[in-house]
Amino acid sequence: MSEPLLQAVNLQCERDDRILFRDLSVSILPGTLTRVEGPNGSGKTTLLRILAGLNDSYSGDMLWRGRPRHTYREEFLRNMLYLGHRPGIKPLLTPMENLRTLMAGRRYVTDKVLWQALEGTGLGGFQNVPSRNLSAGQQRRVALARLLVADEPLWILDEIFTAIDIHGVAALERLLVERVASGGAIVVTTHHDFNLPSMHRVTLGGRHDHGL
Ligand SMILES: Nc1ncnc2c1ncn2[C@@H]1O[C@H](COP(=O)(O)OP(=O)(O)OP(=O)(O)O)[C@@H](O)[C@H]1O
Repeated sequence: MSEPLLQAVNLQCERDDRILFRDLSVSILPGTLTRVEGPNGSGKTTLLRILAGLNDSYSGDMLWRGRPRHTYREEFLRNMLYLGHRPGIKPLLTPMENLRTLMAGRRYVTDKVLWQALEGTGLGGFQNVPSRNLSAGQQRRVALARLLVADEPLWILDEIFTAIDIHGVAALERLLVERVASGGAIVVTTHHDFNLPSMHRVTLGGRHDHGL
């Protein structure tokens, strides 16, 4: 069996005197998809940001390939792709310019490949339009185009299905399945009904006073 890429050991996180989670241990292995689930406010985004090294407000240990992550932080960051729940693109830049910026400091990818990635996310013909003129779903697709050119072994994806239409959701699910089948490790949160064979689940939050 392959070694875990990322391990969280006995994590605890408290926000505003409320414990979001405690004694939480998670192992992320190559070729697996882990879904973090729970009601609004249960700590899914917080946990993903901790896993991605973007939030230090926790106690517990984080290991990268079996070693303390903080001492291998650069290696970890080079091998991890994080997409947050906001698209994180710049409205004044075109999709091409945004994608180039998002790839900067990563592997070199030609403009032809980036152009094709945007076509592959349904943005053919919009590559050179200012992103502020795109719809919410199209802006999300600009960020998702990264997944078509990403080679990082670990993807951490927060609410990536938001604003995506049903055809886009189906294509995105296929992409995740293919990625896992080729050995990638994915951690995902989504409120969208998403169920893949052999999916691991991490469930947060015991309260279910849904309201509304
Ligand atoms: N920067 C912050 N400072 C203080 N509290 C925060 C901060 N960010 C989030 N929280 C609190 O932590 C809790 C968990 O928030 P989080 O965004 O992780 O939940 P979530 O499960 O992702 O929710 P949702 O399903 O609504 O996206 C919430 O009660 C929120 O108010």
